[in-house]
Amino acid sequence: MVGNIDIKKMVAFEKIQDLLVKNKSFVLEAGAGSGKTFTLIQTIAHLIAEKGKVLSYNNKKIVCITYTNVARNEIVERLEYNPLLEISTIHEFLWGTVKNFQSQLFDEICLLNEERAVTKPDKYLPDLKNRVKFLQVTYADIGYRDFEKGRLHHDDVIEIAANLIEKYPLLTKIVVDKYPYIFIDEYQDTSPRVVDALLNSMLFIDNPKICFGFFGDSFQKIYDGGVGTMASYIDENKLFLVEKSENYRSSAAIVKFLNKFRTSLQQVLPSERNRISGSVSFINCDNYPPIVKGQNKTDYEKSLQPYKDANYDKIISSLESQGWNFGKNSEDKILIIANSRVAERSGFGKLYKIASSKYGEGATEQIIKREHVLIKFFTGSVDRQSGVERGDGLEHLIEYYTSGDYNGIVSFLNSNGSEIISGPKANRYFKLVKHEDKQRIFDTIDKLQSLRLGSNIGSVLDYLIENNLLALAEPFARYLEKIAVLPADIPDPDERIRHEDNIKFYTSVRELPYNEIIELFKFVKNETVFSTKHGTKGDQFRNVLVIIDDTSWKSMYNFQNFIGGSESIEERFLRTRNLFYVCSSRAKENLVILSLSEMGEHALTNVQSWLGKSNIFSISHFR
Ligand SMILES: Nc1ncnc2c1ncn2[C@@H]1O[C@H](COP(=O)(O)OP(=O)(O)OP(=O)(O)O)[C@@H](O)[C@H]1O
Repeated sequence: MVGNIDIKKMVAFEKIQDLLVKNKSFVLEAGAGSGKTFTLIQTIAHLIAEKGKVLSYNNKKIVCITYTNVARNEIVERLEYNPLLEISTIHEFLWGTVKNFQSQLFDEICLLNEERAVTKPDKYLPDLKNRVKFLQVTYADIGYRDFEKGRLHHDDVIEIAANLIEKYPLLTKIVVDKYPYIFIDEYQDTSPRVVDALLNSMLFIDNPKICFGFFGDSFQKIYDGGVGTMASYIDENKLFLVEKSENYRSSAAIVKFLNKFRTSLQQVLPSERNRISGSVSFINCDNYPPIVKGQNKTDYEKSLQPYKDANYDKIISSLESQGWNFGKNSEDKILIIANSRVAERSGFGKLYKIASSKYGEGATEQIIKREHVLIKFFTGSVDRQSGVERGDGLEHLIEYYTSGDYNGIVSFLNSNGSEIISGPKANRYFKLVKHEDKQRIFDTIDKLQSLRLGSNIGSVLDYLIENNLLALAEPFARYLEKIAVLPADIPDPDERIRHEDNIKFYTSVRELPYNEIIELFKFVKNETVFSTKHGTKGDQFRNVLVIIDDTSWKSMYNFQNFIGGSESIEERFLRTRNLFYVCSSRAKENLVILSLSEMGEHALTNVQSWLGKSNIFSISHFR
């Protein structure tokens, strides 16, 4: 009960309206396909209608924190660019609130430096406070960390802003005074450190008072850095729980399936909609030869690869014969945990293989998540915590160029062009006015185009450096400097071996056809028939084939344990469950789950209880 109203009887939006009147903070917990963004927009629109005049008169704003550009654009457009609303990422918002508190920022950077000088003495020099008198503390979205110059990295902004919010009530009061309403989209991916600071410090400022609205889904937390669930804050009565149970996306069969393993939030089909029944089936690959006596497990698993490929091909042709369409930009999709098979099938298998031999399972981070500086340079980087694309790679420039997006080229070069192209960083805002400048840049990109299509990665890189088209981000410039050092000049033998290994990686990547980068870029942009978990949230497709395989990423995921209810490692359980939920809930009509690793009896019994016997197939059923 809130006041004398039983909020359980109201629909989600009515509950939110009621809580807003009472200035109570809340969490909208809503499953897949429930239209969370729509409810967020509805909430803000309602607030503007009810309180807009008062807010505007008192010079106050509503903040909406969102991670994806798609959501951001949708919100801005639907709310007609209302000036009462500020939309930002969590980093922009936090930095905006603390950046003027320079002396406190200086104290914090010094404290952080001392902590890290103990744990990472090779990267941080102690005693920053006594060595420098005062530093202007700065942060730029694509910048790198250098405490000696007062530069913060993305992750430091989170930590330092959270510390300041907790330590300085005056700062917190200023924020609350300016922003009486803060709404956070996809709350599950917000850092727990930030949520803690907001809810333990800001929420308790009494006059003025703040109201938070967290919108999201605990089952869709797929980035490791996120808070995941708000249950503890709900238990402590800091937040009121509002649940939304409609699923506007999926067919009856899929909603029924999702409800089987998400018993805490039972979804319903909106009554006014005439829904197709759809289907869900599970295929178990139980046709593998047994392990040979004395054979080690890794060799055995490797030896199964050709059988797995054949099983995979069999299912693809069977689905195609039933009318599924796996062409480019098709309405049907294969969702799969990123691994070498996806890389091979997507056309960047050689690149992935080189990375695997150096980084093992970490190849996913380096290549698919584009954390390696060399890869980032070509394909652009992505915010590790939120998955937001930064659009700062060579391939982004090429996209603007091939689509004739002149403004895109200019704004890309403004942020990422070299100083020769775009002028010194300090007064960057250039326009391509002179015809000869335009011609020079377009000629350079033209030549680049032909190199991209016919040469190797090294040639493209050398050409870019020679022609000084793009600025080399400082971490990349340092990487290239380090690679250029001769191994013979490194005295420490262990370090020399590591260095040789890095050179080997670099030279092998350089020798690959540039096409591998092009294909990787298509893959991360979700333009292929495959999708990895990081491209799937918010997406929806007509039919979805989800492929699971417990022989990949064993420490991260285990589907047999999850389905069988026998997982003992909580983190792995949550990661697997959430990935399975996100992937399965993308389908609008039909869902097929193909288990390339054989499921044991216990897991199969559970799947049967979820889906019924008639929807479970052995691979031998397919010819
Ligand atoms: N009130 C509504 N009436 C009809 N259709 C709706 C409504 N709300 C959302 N939809 C439609 O349902 C589908 C799913 O909505 P949306 O993607 O916004 O959900 P979501 O909660 O963000 O899902 P997810 O978290 O799974 O990405 C979309 O096609 C959307 O247009």
